Amino acid sequence: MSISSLTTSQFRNLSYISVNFHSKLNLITGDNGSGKSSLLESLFFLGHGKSFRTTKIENLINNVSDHFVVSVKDDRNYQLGVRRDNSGNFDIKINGDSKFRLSDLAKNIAVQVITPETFRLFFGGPKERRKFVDLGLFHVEHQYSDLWRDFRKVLLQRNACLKTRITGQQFDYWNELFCQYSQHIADVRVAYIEQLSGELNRWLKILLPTLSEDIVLHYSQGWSSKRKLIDVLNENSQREKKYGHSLFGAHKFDVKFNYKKSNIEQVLSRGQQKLFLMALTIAQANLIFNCQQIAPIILIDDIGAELDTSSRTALARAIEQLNCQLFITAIDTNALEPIIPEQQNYKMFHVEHGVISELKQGD
Ligand SMILES: Nc1ncnc2c1ncn2[C@@H]1O[C@H](COP(=O)(O)OP(=O)(O)OP(=O)(O)O)[C@@H](O)[C@H]1O
Repeated sequence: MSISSLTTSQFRNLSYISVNFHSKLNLITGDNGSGKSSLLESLFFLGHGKSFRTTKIENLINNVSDHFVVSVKDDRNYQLGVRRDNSGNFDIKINGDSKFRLSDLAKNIAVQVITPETFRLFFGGPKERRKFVDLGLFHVEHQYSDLWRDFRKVLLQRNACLKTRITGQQFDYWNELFCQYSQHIADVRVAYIEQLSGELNRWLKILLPTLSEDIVLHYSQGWSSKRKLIDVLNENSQREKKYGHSLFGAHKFDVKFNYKKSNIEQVLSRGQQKLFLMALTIAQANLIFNCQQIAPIILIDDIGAELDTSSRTALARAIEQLNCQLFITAIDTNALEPIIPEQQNYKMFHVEHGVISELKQGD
């Protein structure tokens, strides 16, 4: 599955664009400020209901307009669209039907993004890593979104008890459910992480062949794997009361990546970290593809940043074997040169002042 066309109106500086994409590889060039990232952002918005650059959705509306519209069609002619106005109203349409919420968008396409900033965020703290793993789980393990939603409700109740110092039967009830849900989620996650780790290894061999053998993924479930959660919670009950929220449990999971016993962000160069993140993102996209439910899409903004020619050549080898649709931007074609396949199995676009045009061979 892939996105075959995109239409946007009044999204950032893209006043109106309508474009047909290649099912596998789309290469986009343009000067600084032309609108390349905005194009990727519009695709990201349809997969997440939010931006990867700002939490203020009103920033996405063109300065001279009071609303924006983004819509895509996939290769089955399935249509997703969203309109957002200045007053905060959303109108979400899926195949012509408009009884949907923002969260419904994410069920239809799995969009992952790599920008010059994302690897800093990714290695900066557990939040981004949790989001990343949860996106994969959400699409690959079909029971996961219900499980996670129910767990969140229990977590909120348990936190409310801790905050208001409710004890006795009411607390015990939520505490027990919290432990059950945490364990269930941890079991689902550990199985997924194992799959992800296997797939990651395959892509690291292509993207970071000299380092791949020594990179290891560590998963922590949110409490010591050697102990029962209930025992950990009992032991820390005073601390939890002091803080007024749950300090251990499935919401506190993390994944870390080591290279020869050190965190990779401390030993790998920026370019290597970026390649690592690409391997991880590709690995997850492939797992999503194997479920054959929705289109996995990877957006890579500014491929030239941090990556030298041999890194980009390695990426080209990975792309050849990849089962997902890619959108890659760069300032000019030089940065894309190693990635351009010999066969005409791609499309190339140029963005100028918010207008996108397809470049045909010889342009
Ligand atoms: N709400 C908005 N309305 C109109 N223009 C906007 C809005 N938000 C941002 N812009 C402008 O849109 C232009 C495109 O920005 P974008 O980040 O997409 O460029 P880019 O091609 O990715 O550039 P770079 O190569 O520097 O990353 C910029 O000039 C920016 O100032």
